[in-house]
Amino acid sequence: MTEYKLYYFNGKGRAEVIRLIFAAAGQKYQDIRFEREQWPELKPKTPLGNVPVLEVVQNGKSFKFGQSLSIARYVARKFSLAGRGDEEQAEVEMYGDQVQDLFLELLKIRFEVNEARKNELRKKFQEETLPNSLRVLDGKVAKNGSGYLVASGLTWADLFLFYVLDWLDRRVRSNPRIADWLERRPVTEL
Ligand SMILES: N[C@@H](CCC(=O)N[C@@H](CS)C(=O)NCC(=O)O)C(=O)O
Repeated sequence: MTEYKLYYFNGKGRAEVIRLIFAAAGQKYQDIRFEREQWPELKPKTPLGNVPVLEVVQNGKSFKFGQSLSIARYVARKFSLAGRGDEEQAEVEMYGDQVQDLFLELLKIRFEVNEARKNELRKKFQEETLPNSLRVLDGKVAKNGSGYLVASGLTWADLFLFYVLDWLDRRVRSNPRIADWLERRPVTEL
């Protein structure tokens, strides 16, 4: 039996896409989370000095590796969430990398400390980067008929896109007036 152990801080960050892939695959794994104070001791034990790290234990042997998207691709391949055939897999990689570009922009905005620069980055993201990317990705979903980015069905690129859109959604949800309305509005089916 193969055991999977995912190491990351106690947050979504760069590990969440991997957790979503495990969840979609219905695959058990250990979701090992630690606090900032534990990091200095753990850092030297990681292959690249950063996390996420996935440990795969098989036949008594342990294999550990890092880089969130390398892990995402590996797990997706194992559990048939990477697309079918070389060409479709290449397409999935392309969408996954495109979503990564969006994700890295979001991280840049999130961690920018200069307020003026932060607003500038946010404006460009909202007015250019995001709509341009979504136009392409949405168009692809509409065209191929599966309801997902590629014709064969759900892949890690969809899960990654879902995570990034969920991040944006949460920003809107946490607006106090929107949060208040969501709390008060009547519950209806649609
Ligand atoms: N490109 C890497 C970046 C990894 C990375 O920067 N991880 C951060 C957490 S999100 C980290 O380990 N920071 C602590 C450190 O570098 O000491 C990936 O996608 O996994």
